[in-house]
Amino acid sequence: MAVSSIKSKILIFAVLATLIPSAGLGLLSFWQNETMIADNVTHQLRVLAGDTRRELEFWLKERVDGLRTLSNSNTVINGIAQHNDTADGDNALQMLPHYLRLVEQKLDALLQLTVLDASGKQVASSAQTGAVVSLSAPWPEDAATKGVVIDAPHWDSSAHTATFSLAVPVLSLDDKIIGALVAVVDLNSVAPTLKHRSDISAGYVVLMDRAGRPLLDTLARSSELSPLESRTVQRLIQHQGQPIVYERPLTGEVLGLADTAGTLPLLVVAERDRDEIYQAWTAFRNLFLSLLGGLTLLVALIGWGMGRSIVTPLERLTGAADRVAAGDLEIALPVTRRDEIGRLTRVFNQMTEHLRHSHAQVEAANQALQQQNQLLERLSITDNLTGLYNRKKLDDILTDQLARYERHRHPFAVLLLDIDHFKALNDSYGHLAGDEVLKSVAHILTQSIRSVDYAARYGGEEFVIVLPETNTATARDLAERICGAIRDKCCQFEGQSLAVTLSIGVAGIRDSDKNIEAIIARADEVLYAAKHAGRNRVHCAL
Ligand SMILES: Nc1nc2c(ncn2[C@@H]2O[C@H](COP(=O)(O)OP(=O)(O)OP(=O)(O)O)[C@@H](O)[C@H]2O)c(=O)[nH]1
Repeated sequence: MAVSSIKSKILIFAVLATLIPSAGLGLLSFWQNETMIADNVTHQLRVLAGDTRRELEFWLKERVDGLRTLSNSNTVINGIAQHNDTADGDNALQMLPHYLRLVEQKLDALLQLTVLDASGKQVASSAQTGAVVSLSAPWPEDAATKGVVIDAPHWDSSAHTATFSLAVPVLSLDDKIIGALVAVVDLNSVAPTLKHRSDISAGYVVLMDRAGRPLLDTLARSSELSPLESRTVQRLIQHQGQPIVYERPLTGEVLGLADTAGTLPLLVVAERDRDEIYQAWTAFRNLFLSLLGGLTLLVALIGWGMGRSIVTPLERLTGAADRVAAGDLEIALPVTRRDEIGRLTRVFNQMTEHLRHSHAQVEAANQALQQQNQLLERLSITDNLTGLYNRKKLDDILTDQLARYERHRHPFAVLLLDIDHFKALNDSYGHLAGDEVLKSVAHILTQSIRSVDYAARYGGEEFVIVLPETNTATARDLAERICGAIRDKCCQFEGQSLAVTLSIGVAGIRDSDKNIEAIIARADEVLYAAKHAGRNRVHCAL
């Protein structure tokens, strides 16, 4: 189907008229929806990250408060004092490990409790294995200014969880730092709280160290999650509070937003799976695209049908017009529609009918003219009285025969016939009788010759017969037969038999005959001789 055809144009218009507004509005709407979804998700992730930070702060504060309370216990203070030899008896020091184990079991989230003296040397620990806990060098200053020293959480592969150290100073009764109480805290113990927070929000939280290593994840995948690429961690830190899209190993594409964890040197990342965020949007988009495709197909079909309903009758009209142009006027198209095309078909039929009518009139006029022409032509070459060829036509016939003879040596012969004593006949019976005799002679001449021969009235009571392809002897035989037939059959007038005879001069063509007058002259010569010899006879030029 050519693009320039009406059918294609209607089809293209219908498809574009459907696609452009639908797709335009659809895209605008999807773009708005996508923006709204992105805004909503950003807001939710910010809320989730903020809630997580607050929960962590609260959870940490509880742990610190518990540790502080413990650091004020007499057992701990006395234990350190005995360790420093500033108190009597060694009962408190001996009881301290046992006391720490008891407390560790009672306090949630503690993996180990250790008491250090002011120089950082271990006094006692709840650990059975004698694991050593140390604090960073400026801890007494930190403890004095902040009241607590917190190490960066890290993944403890032996404990299969993320842990961090929490240290509070142990003060003597006169408020001097005599040591520190250090707890190894299981970060995973905050997971239920964070999970609850995640569950009521649409998303999940991953706590990561600054290197991007996941330490806790509310979907409980921490041990499975691989660290994020450092580039991604940098982006998260740089665009803190802003959502970014990145690939999380084993999980796929996620939308994540980073926040600080407050006191804990951690990165809180609130995440949602990108597929899940746009699941409904994608499903709706696919439904829209399917509907749009279906609608476009339907419109294309309707457009094609409409184009066909216009073009098919137009093609029929064009075909009919072609036939009319070729001269076929016997066409009448069926008018089945009431629209413009139906009207056009009706007008076409009327036009064809009109043409047919005019054509018939022209045909009739032509025929009449042709008949007139034929009549005129016949009249111009025939003699009125006898119906034989006239003198003018005779000249043409003889000229033609002479040319054929000169070109192809086709012989021909000429008979010059003259009614005997015709004047006397006219005088005796009247001019009308003479006319009847002329007609009777002409009739007998016509009957006597072949269809290829010519009989003409030469003038008055003289006739000429031209015999193509005939030699002089054959011509003479015919002349004799004609002579006899005239003598025997001619002629009746008003009940009387008129005695009519002919004298005939016969001449065959010769090379010396350079014109038609020459052969006529020779025939006339022998005719004259026949007359003088007594008439009613044939003389032949030798
Ligand atoms: N009825 C009638 N007579 C005609 C016609 N044309 C010529 N004639 C007459 O034919 C006659 C010819 O006469 P002539 O030439 O003397 O010849 P003829 O009387 O036949 O004598 P020969 O030829 O010598 O036998 C004349 O009287 C003409 O008037 C015609 O159309 N009708």
